[in-house]
This record gives sequence, structure tokens and C-alpha cells, in this order.
Amino acid sequence: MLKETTQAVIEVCELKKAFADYQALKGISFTVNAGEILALLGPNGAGKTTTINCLLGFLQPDSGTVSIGGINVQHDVVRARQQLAYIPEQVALYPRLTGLENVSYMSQIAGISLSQNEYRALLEKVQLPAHAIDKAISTYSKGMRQKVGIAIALAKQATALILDEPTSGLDPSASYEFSQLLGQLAGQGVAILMATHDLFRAQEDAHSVAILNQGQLVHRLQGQDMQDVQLESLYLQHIRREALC
Ligand SMILES: Nc1ncnc2c1ncn2[C@@H]1O[C@H](COP(=O)(O)OP(=O)(O)OP(=O)(O)O)[C@@H](O)[C@H]1O
Repeated sequence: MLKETTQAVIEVCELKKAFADYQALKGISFTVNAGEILALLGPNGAGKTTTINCLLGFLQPDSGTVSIGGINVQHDVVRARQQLAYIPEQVALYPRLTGLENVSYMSQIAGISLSQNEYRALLEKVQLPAHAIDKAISTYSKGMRQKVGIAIALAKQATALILDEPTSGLDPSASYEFSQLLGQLAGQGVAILMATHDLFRAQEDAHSVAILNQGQLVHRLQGQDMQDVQLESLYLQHIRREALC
């Protein structure tokens, strides 16, 4: 269940972005509230990663605004990023360092200073197998690296979490475990934006859905409507309709 709150943490307003003469985003708007998991869906090239890159401050919008926790990313990218954790499809970690050393080092870079025991407790909380905590990341599976990414987000006490294709390449049980962790984070009030092609996990885990196609937000679904919908047929209906236009 989505926590009863309407506090927008991630805000995208009339966002436009072009690459040369190709309009990748044509003025999209949506918000993600505290405690909400929003699944950003859309076919290849729809503009999901471009949206995320604008939110992370890696790309400058041509017009419109993006903000995290009320901070306009273009105006103050450092403060905006302090509130944010990002888990890309391949979590970038130091392969020779252990899981524990990675969480500790990445947190320190973000200005967080916890004890080794506290970092260890975070890795235990995300259910990284105990035998792996002190092993090099190069020996980890993708699901284990994802868990380290979540532990870093917990250490940062991020209010917003952005994920790009988090479950791609995970086996069904790793995918389920990961979605449980996302549910726990949302339960603690974190606003979660997840770009994904995984319609099954979106249907199971998300409180709301935004479907992007060719740089436009073609459908937004939230609240009770989420429970009543068959997401795959809704998705296909929208994508096919756009293809025919
Ligand atoms: N740096 C770039 N230069 C030129 N075109 C780009 C650039 N980045 C993205 N694009 C184009 O913008 C459009 C949107 O790309 P984007 O990566 O945001 O899509 P996506 O929805 O994330 O797709 P996928 O599901 O394949 O990851 C695509 O047509 C892509 O080719």
C-alpha cells in the first residue's frame, strides 16, 4: 500500500530535450511522491534514460524543470544529488574492494561517515549473504551488486531513488527479493522512480505508472486504477496506437 502522503519528491515539469534535430523529450511532466514507486515504461528510445539523466544532472534540459526534494537540479545539482541515490542497470562499484569496503568508500564520497559495524548492518539489512560481505565485488552476482547499491542508498538516507532497468538480468527470485527491498524503502517514505521493461514487476510493485512513447507521456496510471488494470494490454494498446498514428 502507498503511504498516505502527497509530498512530491521527484518533479518533472514540461521537460524538453533534443539531440541535434531529434526531439527526444517533448514536454513531459510527472511527479513521484514520498513513499511512491513509479514505474516509467516505454519502448526502446522512448526517452526514459534521457529523463533520468536530466534528473541526475548529467544532461541539461532545453526547457522545463526537474527537481529533487524541491531543489531545482539545474540550479543546485550538488544539493539535489545529496538527496538522491541512483542504481543504473550495471551498478558501478570497485571490483577489487569488498562489499563492505565499497559501501564505506561510496558513502564517504557522499559525505556520510558511519562505523564499519553500521555499514555491515546495512549490508545485512539488504540481505547480502554473510559470506559475501568481505569478499571482492568481482565475485558478486548482479543481484548482489544491486543489494550493495541499495545499501549505499540507505547509508545516504536518500529521499529519492532512481533506478534504470533494475531487474534486467536478475533471476525471478533475485528479482523478487530486490522488489521486496524497494517496497521496504518506499515504506520508509523514499520516492522511487524505476525505468523498466519488466511489466510483471511494474504491475506487482509500482503504485503508479507513466508510459512514455516517442518523447511523450502517453498514459499515467495511479491509485485504485493500478489495481484494476491489466498492465501489459494497456501498455501494448498505447504503444501500438502511437505506432499507427
Ligand atoms: N547522447 C545522445 N545523442 C543523440 N541521441 C541520443 C542521445 N541519447 C539519447 N538519444 C536518443 O534519444 C532517444 C531517447 O533515448 P533514451 O535512451 O532516453 O531512450 P530509452 O527510453 O531509455 O530507451 P531504452 O529502453 O532502449 O533504454 C533515442 O532515440 C536515442 O537514440
